[in-house]
Amino acid sequence: MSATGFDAALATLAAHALPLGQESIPLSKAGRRILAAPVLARVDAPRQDSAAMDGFALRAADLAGGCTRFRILGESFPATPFDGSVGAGEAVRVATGAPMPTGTDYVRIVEEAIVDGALVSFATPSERSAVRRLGSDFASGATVLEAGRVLEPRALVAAAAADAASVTVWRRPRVAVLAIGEALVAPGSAADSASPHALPDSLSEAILLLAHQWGAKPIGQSRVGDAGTSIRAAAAELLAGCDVLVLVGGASRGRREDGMAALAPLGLEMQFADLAIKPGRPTCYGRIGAAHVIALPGNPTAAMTIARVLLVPLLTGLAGRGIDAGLRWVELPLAGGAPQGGGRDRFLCAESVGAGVRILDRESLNGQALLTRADLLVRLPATGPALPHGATVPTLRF
Ligand SMILES: Nc1nc2c(c(=O)[nH]1)N[C@H]1C(S)=C(S)[C@@H](COP(=O)(O)OP(=O)(O)OC[C@H]3O[C@@H](n4cnc5c(N)ncnc54)[C@H](O)[C@@H]3O)O[C@H]1N2
Ligand code: MOO
Repeated sequence: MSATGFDAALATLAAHALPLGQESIPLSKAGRRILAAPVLARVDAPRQDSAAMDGFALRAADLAGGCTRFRILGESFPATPFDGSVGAGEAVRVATGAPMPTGTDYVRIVEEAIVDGALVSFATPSERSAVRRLGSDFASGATVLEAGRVLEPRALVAAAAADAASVTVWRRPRVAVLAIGEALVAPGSAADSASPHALPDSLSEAILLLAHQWGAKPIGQSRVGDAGTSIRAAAAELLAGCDVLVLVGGASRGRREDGMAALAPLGLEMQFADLAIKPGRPTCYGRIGAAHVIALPGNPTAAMTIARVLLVPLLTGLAGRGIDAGLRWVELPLAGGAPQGGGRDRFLCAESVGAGVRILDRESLNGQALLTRADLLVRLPATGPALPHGATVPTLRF
């Protein structure tokens, strides 16, 4: 295969990253999920003409006719409305949200009322009526949320108000990570290891968290050495329960075993490899049956960068939001400059400074401390001159 540029790799992902399927789940479990079908209102809101303020419900025609004192017949509350009807010169005390008593069409707020026993009068001329009309928020049957919407807190208000017991959402991609490398050990066990070469696996948890942040369901992780048989066995076990298997490390050239090559006997169909991007040349992507397998480079900064620009769009596509939802580029002015093109699409760690962006150390692909400062990635073109201070560049929240 000849080297593939970033946009071509993304186009390949887009063709494969189709929504996984729909499921109906209770509203109580639906937070952050993606709607696969619109939410339709099962009730009107409000369900009847209602008081918008605490006050007195009466007939507008009486006020227009010059009536200034009204006889108070009773009270109306949201769950216990006044059950009589109101005639000329009569009023009912209403609480906010209470149904308008039969015959009334107007609410004067309590602050404007002068109550004298069973009579109420109003000192000031009539103000705007405080009534919420039936269905004025939304009508029964109306679409309150469109398909594709993320069920964040504000959206949950609308879904609950629509009286939805359950919602139809896209299934979340189940993600597993397989970290490859003889030296890797669980974080927390390197310092005390018998081997002075033990290296904390700094990527597995981070990649699962990134995936979770973008709508996936982390289901597991394993660490294996470089032997093809171990890689294959561990991959087969994880593949039994996941939609996306992320390999980390074991992808570079010149190794005794290559992570993806070890998966060939499992039926791997490679879709791209050898990318013309920096970092991430060793990134590959393929399918094993319905599952997606993406191999990230082992250098931690490179791994996280490629996870952000290729794994995240794969996940948003599978989660029903389309791959673009994972790549919202924002043009920002450069503080300092940017290097000239080196023949490959480049993604550089950067940090926000005021309203702009500053590129961090360009060479440190293995830097893990650097990542703690990098809240943005900058995309630079494969070719072109160095960019001056103030030039705008596409950036991505990292
Ligand atoms: N002859 C060549 N050598 C290398 C090439 C190349 O094209 N030709 N590419 C370089 C690039 S670029 C990268 S990136 C790395 C990719 O290597 P691998 O994906 O095979 O990863 P490893 O060799 O297993 O690891 C590289 C390095 O990264 C660290 N690492 C790996 N996994 C983890 C982890 N889970 N947690 C923490 N750190 C990890 C580790 O320090 C490894 O030494 O290859 C270059 N070489
Ligand atoms: O491609 Mo490596 O992924 O440059 O660090």
